[in-house]
Amino acid sequence: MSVNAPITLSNVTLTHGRHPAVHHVSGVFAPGSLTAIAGPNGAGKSTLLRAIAGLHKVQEGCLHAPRGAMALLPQAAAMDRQFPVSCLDVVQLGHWPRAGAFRALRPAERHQSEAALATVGLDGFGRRPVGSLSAGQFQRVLFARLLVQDAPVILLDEPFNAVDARTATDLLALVRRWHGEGRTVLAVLHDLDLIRAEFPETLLLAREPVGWGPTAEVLSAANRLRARMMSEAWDEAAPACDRAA
Ligand SMILES: Nc1ncnc2c1ncn2[C@@H]1O[C@H](COP(=O)(O)OP(=O)(O)OP(=O)(O)O)[C@@H](O)[C@H]1O
Repeated sequence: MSVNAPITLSNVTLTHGRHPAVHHVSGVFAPGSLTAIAGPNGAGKSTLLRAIAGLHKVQEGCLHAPRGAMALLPQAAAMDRQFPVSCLDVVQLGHWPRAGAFRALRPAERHQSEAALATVGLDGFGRRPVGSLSAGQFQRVLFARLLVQDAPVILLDEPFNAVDARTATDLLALVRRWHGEGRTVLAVLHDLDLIRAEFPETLLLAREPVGWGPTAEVLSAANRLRARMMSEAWDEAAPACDRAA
């Protein structure tokens, strides 16, 4: 599949063990689109993002995504920083899809990593252990890694959580830049004002799609209420699918 191919979902169902997380998701993320994935806690947003990244098995339906062309920013809470690596080490990991696990990195690649750290406002932080960084600084390091990955599809799971307003503004500028470069960007977000201001498309999820399309239409009061009610009514112990596709 070409790297600028769309991400297409056809009646996708995702489960955790025998428990359903998301079902009946059908639609397309167009190449170059900038989409927010919104919805209540537990709506299945992270599970869907991980499935798109190829990290979660699709139980039913079809999901076509340009494999190998994606960069994923996981939720900060899912990351352990208590290991002895430097900021530069973390950023350098962004090279491995192209460099492979065994080739030594070239000077140009190291230079690129240092430049990425400077771009996110962390010039000179290369040798700092990641365990010594604030939450916002660590998020900047992860954005530097995304810069180095240089992927045509970028998946962000709650990228602005636990960061201050200035950091969020700086990181949002990178999201705008990626969109301007024609990359496909999907971001799981809770801040509806931010979504309305910055994201032209939204997928509103409550285990299944409540709306998917232009943000102003999708985030209507009626849809938000429906998402909340669907989420509250969800039975965690229900079978993976209780209705036909
Ligand atoms: N590793 C797991 N094992 C079992 N169930 C899980 C696992 N991860 C998520 N779930 C369940 O799957 C459902 C969807 O979770 P998911 O994290 O995808 O939702 P979310 O919309 O991203 O939530 P939040 O906004 O709180 O981050 C929830 O009921 C959750 O408890």
